[in-house]
Amino acid sequence: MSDDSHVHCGTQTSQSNDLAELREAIAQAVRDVKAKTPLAQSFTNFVTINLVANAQLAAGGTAAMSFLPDDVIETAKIAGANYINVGTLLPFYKDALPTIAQRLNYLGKPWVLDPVAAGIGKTRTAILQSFKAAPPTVIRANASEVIALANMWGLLDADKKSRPAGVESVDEVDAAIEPAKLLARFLAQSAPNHQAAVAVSGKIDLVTDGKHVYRLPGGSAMMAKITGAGCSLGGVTATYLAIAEPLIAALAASLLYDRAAEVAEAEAKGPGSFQVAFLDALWNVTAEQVAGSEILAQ
Ligand SMILES: Nc1ncnc2c1ncn2[C@@H]1O[C@H](COP(=O)(O)OP(=O)(O)O)[C@@H](O)[C@H]1O
Ligand SMILES: Cc1ncsc1CCOP(=O)(O)O
Ligand SMILES: [Mg+2]
Repeated sequence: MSDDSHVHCGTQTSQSNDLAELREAIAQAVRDVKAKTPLAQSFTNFVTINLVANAQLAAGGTAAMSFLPDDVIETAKIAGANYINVGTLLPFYKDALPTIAQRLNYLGKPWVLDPVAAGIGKTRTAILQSFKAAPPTVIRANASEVIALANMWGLLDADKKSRPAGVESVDEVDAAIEPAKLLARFLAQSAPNHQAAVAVSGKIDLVTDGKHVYRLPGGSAMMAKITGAGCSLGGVTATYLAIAEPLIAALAASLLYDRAAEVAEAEAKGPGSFQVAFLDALWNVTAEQVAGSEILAQ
């Protein structure tokens, strides 16, 4: 397990105890997914849908992709958690997605949102705005998307300027700390047990439940050279959300991704072999490796 000496404020001992408990819960989540093979359902974009399902399977879960409201709602009744990703849009999504979000919340079903390309287009904006009234349990996004969503939901004092740049981030993860905390607190107001989390991905990932902020260094820059690294991280977060509370699910998925990306980078010759090696590493990285990762608490 890594050294927690970077935790250096007045309550060092209690923070170390908290981190030890966090690590145990993360390890348990990784083991539980492998033992229980939970189903997480996805309504996701058609660019990366196959990687999302394969990553969920490699992490130890099972996958089901659905798009029609009746299909999604019936599947949600047997799934442990759900995932909505707005990367590619079709005309019927504008009515279908608000309905699905409302029904998931009415049924008390936890779900993860990836607000891909937040800020681009009237249809995507209308869909993402509708989720303010029926919020997810976890948001998983890059920094630009987190800032755009917090702006869209009116959570920031002044309009924080972020230029939408398609599906890639143009902002550093640290620029999204406050928006991420505000979003997490907003989600917690209506979440089961008032527990929610926001995971911001990038060179250093950041996870918050609105109170605590955890920075997760490591991973590989090669992740930006395959499409669907972020989308599939959202899917795997839903896999963990099926068996763990939101903060633990977000941490476990982000840490598993960082460790698996490092293994894949060491083996790959380029993006093609990297994706294959990454799926193998999702399968092979152990609960102890995930839970023993460097976690910078603040
Ligand atoms: N420069 C980088 N160094 C290390 N890991 C990275 C880097 N860029 C992205 N990642 C990783 O790639 C995954 C997807 O993150 P990101 O590229 O930010 O999402 P998105 O594809 O939604 O923009 C995360 O696991 C993140 O840690
Ligand atoms: C390229 C692209 N276009 C619409 S959705 C999508 C996939 C984005 O995947 P990720 O955000 O995981 O890189
Ligand atoms: Mg993305």
